[in-house]
Amino acid sequence: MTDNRQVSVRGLTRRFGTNTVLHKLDLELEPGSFTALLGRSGSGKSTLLRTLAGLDPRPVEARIEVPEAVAVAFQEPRLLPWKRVWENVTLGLPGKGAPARAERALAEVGLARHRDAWPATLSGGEAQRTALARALVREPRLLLLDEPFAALDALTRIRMHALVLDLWRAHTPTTLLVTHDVDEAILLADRILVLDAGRIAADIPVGIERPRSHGDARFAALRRRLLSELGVEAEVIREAA
Ligand SMILES: Nc1ncnc2c1ncn2[C@@H]1O[C@H](COP(=O)(O)OP(=O)(O)OP(=O)(O)O)[C@@H](O)[C@H]1O
Repeated sequence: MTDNRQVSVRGLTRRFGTNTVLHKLDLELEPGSFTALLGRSGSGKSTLLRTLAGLDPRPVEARIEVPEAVAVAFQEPRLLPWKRVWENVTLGLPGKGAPARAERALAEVGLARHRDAWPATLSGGEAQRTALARALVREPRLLLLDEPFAALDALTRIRMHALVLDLWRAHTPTTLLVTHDVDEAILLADRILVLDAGRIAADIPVGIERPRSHGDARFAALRRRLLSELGVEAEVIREAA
């Protein structure tokens, strides 16, 4: 039986001029799984995510299967500044149940009290939580996160990690997180992919029970492995430790 959260990509090639960014890429995501996508700058992470989101054209020769209900959150919250939080979350939302869903989503991200606030008055974390509520309210079966925590301060980022894990557990969308942050990938994901030379160069199960701790020897070992997959030399790893 097929699950409506299944993601399957076969033979995805994406070129910009002479720059082949994705080359015959294959990818399967288990329904309801949480996967992190790492890769050097320019390796094509956002390109892959945008293609899955349907924001970029899908090459005809590729076979791409994604759920119908897809939501994306980006590094910047991309709220409409002339609309209040409530309108930003409900914008374009069809159906009678929409207001109730929006109430629920705002409560879930802890923003029920901010429903009438203007985006300009929100902190970075609140704006990003609004963007998460906007994603949630669409009841996505695939949730695509493109570095949604990168612009946040360290404490807010920790809170957002916990929130995203809670939301993922509660709603179980298939989730793909693009990140530069190896620790973030290990903290959150069940599976970590490394994109290199247009393909999935490494596919690593995390296999550490949650909640995960940086102090865990398995965490440190996985971090070393991922940094080496990303081409960071051993000396740099020692210096950073
Ligand atoms: N619309 C575009 N036109 C031309 N080149 C593009 C376009 N979008 C992306 N590229 C190129 O494709 C390559 C991959 O870009 P992409 O943004 O997917 O990488 P990334 O892995 O997400 O990078 P980063 O980690 O720096 O965000 C880059 O070389 C980029 O310059």
